[in-house]
Amino acid sequence: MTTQPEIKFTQADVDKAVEAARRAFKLGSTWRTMDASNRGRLICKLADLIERDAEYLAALETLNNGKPLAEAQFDMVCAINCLRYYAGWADKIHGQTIPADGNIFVVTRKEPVGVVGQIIPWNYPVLMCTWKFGPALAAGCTVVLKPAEQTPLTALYLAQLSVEAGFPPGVINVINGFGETAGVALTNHQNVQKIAFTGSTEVGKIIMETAAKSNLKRVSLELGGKSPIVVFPDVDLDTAVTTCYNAIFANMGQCCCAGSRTFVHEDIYDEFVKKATAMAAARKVGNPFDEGVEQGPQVSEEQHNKILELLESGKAQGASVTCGGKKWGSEGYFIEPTVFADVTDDMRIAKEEIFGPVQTILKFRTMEELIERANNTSYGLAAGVLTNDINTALTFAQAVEAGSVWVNCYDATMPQTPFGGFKMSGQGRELGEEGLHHYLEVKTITIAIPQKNS
Ligand SMILES: NC(=O)c1ccc[n+]([C@@H]2O[C@H](COP(=O)([O-])OP(=O)(O)OC[C@H]3O[C@@H](n4cnc5c(N)ncnc54)[C@H](O)[C@@H]3O)[C@@H](O)[C@H]2O)c1
Ligand SMILES: CC1=C(/C=C/C(C)=C/C=C\C(C)=C\C=O)C(C)(C)CCC1
Repeated sequence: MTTQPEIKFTQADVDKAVEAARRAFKLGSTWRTMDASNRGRLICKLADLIERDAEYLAALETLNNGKPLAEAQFDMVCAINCLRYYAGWADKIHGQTIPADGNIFVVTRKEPVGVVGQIIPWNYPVLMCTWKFGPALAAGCTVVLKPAEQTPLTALYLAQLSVEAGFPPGVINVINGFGETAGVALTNHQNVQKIAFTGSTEVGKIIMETAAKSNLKRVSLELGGKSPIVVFPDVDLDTAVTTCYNAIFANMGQCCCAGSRTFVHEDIYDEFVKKATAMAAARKVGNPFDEGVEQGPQVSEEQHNKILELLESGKAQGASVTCGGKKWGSEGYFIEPTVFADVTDDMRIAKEEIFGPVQTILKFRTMEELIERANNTSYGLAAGVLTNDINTALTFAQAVEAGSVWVNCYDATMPQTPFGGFKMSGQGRELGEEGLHHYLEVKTITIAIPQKNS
């Protein structure tokens, strides 16, 4: 029997990665003196290489995370699109000239914040790498990215592709490791100017605290959610059931913006539950590499056990299981696609992030009551509203406390549109032009001149 060497990530490993990123960011370095348009070309080249190896990378992602191959393939498309979008931004980031008072000439420059630490979760490893790399590199930062310990593979492959793309040494660094060691070392580091984090709200709080106590580094956070998706009685029921099903069951329910509280109007509640139950019951669970499989295993034993515990709490608190409700099969970390009806706001399954294939269906009567209940959570990441009435849609969209509101669709996340949370779902926005801001410092340069003219 061979014994695996115990790999411990030390402060020294993180120091090395940060030092490489710091050197690459030095004034006069290849990266700092490169034309912004060429930075964009490099980002584009990385996207091209991901596209070239997309089949391989998707398979590696399925191995990494357990998601069905078709979902991993779609993640690659989204990842490529994200990098191409930010490649286009590289030479379009600029400051202003400002007509300030006096004989002065004032310009602002947008400068990269410097070395950025990026800590990502296990649910969308490649996609999250590109959400982090794209804006940081377009802004001219250098990065040290730490993937989740559960999913170490694909980020390393991307690091290898970044070398092939021709990024100067030290611009992109990937360091695997655990949160408590590598993650903390990165967050605590004196030579890291910013941390971008995606993961649990619990760790998000620790990150803010550590960042503040070390060097007051900038922080952006993409955290958890308990997002409402709301169905009004004027919709086509089958379409609504499908939208709500995809909103919760995608990626085994392991998505921060999952539609994890399905609010259905009382007039259509029973019919909706019947159809939602049938749909979940037909979901094909199994080996994520097998054709037609829609649901693979949860990412880890820890997540699997947490979900099972929440399922039991739902039953004990009086929700009705209309489908599933327990472990699927005898091996691995599979959970039956589950539907709970008769869910009330006080139940744990209606309040806590389950991060599993568990649909909770709540009944509502009036808009006023709905808004109050939808907002009665410390989270505020996303929301969906399904209706054919524009007034209903806009009333809800304006009142709900969420960073993204999807009307007659869900999970419509594109590189061009900002994404992030209200309340304890995060700080700052990723994607879109907004996503660049937290990788940039604004410098005001004021020049005394003999005489200004309009
Ligand atoms: N918002 C999201 O995308 C997301 C992703 C994963 C998990 N979650 C939620 O979080 C729950 C727990 O999952 P988890 O424990 O894997 O998430 P987590 O927040 O612990 O892990 C996310 C990342 O943070 C790192 N990390 C952990 N502790 C750290 C620390 N002290 N300092 C710096 N980095 C640290 C991890 O190594 C990983 O890379 C899930 O059940 C789910 O509810 C949310
Ligand atoms: C849920 C689906 C998608 C969207 C995924 C998103 C918005 C992930 C965003 C980031 C993270 C980590 C969120 C938290 O977990 C796709 C990729 C658009 C595909 C359909 C399903």
